Amino acid sequence: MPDQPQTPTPTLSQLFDAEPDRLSRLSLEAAGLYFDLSKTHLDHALIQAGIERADRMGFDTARDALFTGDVVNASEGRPATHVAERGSGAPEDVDLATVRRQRMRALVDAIEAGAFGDITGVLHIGIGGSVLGPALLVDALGRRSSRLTVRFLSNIDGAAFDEAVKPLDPATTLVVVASKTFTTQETLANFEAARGWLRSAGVADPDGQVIAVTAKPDAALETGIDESRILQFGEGVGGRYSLWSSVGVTAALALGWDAFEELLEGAAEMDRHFRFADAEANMPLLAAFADRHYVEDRGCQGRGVFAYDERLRLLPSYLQQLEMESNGKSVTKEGKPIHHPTAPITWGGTGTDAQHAVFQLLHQGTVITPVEFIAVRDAEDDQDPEHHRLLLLNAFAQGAALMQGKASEDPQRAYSGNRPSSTILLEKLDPRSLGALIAFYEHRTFANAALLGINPFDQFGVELGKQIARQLADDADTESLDPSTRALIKRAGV
Ligand SMILES: O=P(O)(O)OC[C@H]1O[C@H](O)[C@H](O)[C@@H](O)[C@@H]1O
Repeated sequence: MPDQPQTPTPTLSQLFDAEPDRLSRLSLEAAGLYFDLSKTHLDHALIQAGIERADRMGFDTARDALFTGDVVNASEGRPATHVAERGSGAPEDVDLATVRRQRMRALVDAIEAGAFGDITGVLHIGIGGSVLGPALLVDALGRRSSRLTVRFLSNIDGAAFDEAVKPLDPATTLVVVASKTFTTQETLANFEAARGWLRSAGVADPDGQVIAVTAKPDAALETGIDESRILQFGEGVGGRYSLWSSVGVTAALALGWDAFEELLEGAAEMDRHFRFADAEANMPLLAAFADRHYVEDRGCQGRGVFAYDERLRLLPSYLQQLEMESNGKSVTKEGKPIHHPTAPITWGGTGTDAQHAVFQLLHQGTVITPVEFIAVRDAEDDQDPEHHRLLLLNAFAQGAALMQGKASEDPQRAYSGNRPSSTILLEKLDPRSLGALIAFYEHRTFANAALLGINPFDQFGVELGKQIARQLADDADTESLDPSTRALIKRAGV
């Protein structure tokens, strides 16, 4: 039989020509965010295919289960209750989260009222999900308003400790130790180092300046922290979904309680959008359709996220954990192998800096990477408006250039174009819009997981390396190891 002639896939420019309503259909607004997906290859057919796939994969049921507190994390036999932290979950989960938040508020109020003396700084110790969220919040929103000097400490490297404590005065620093499990090696080692730092500075009662945030209060108690200074959060709140819980206490201290509440309200608004908007206009779901298309149909194994706003410079690293730890899996939630790619590598940086470093590959490289620009319409009042105008124009110019390309007789100077991007524009960067933005990414991750049939709430992949490191730290027996690793250990003398 002769080969059927293949219909060429339309380019982005051709899609705009063919679909007069393209921009209006693919530029969505919700919870203070404008999300323009029109420069992706999503078209009617792909959206319909996505909706059919969502039906086939039981997306509606999975989404209901998330919001009604059913078990969505089957491998660990529990619900995912981060949505309840912002009032969107099952009533009993919301009630429990509210009680815990009231306790947290009482502690924040007490600290502000001087119950811990004159506090001028916070040393927040935690790693992974116990630090990336609070660091993003404080960096994004606390630049002008933070009343405290806040430092985040995660790495076990002593150099990180030295740098973190440098601007802090031990006598007036509150130490927040955040760890869901309260067993994490780095966090416990840094906690011990912080105690030593307080002690050697002559602080009479070092533990009196410590707050623990954990899902395992007994483990925190065992380290000697008083019950009155332990803030508990639920087992159902995954680390990378935990900034809404008491893990956010550092942000609440730095930004003020009202700001923390507004953050939760912004996230709740995005929860409502994700839960109730039709599929064709559902931001996280449409974004997931585009993600699946690029990863599975076009072989794009990466997604570049570029914040065209210095205040959002930590967003790419926050999203790396959220997306790669959630969906970087190769089996379904039933344990069946998945025979196509799952999560792309999330990477990125800050615009305009990244334009002068990595955009060459985005415009002319052989690897096509969908790009996401995140920008904020309004600058801060005291920012130079002309700088801000140039910043935004640069972001938009990059998206246009990626799509339109430029022909040239000189191949070195030719741009193929037809390279996809999406743009998220916030009206302004405030707690509410940042809450909505982060919740948007959570739900996009969840929607991808549902379309793939995987459980986004466990992370067994991180265990093996930790186990081997722990084993080596306890017992120098290297016999079971490969020759390369043995040689490295010997050479480093560790
Ligand atoms: O909060 P902790 O229990 O200390 O865990 C901190 C982090 O470490 C683990 O290795 C996981 O990869 C992360 O998901 C988690 O957020």
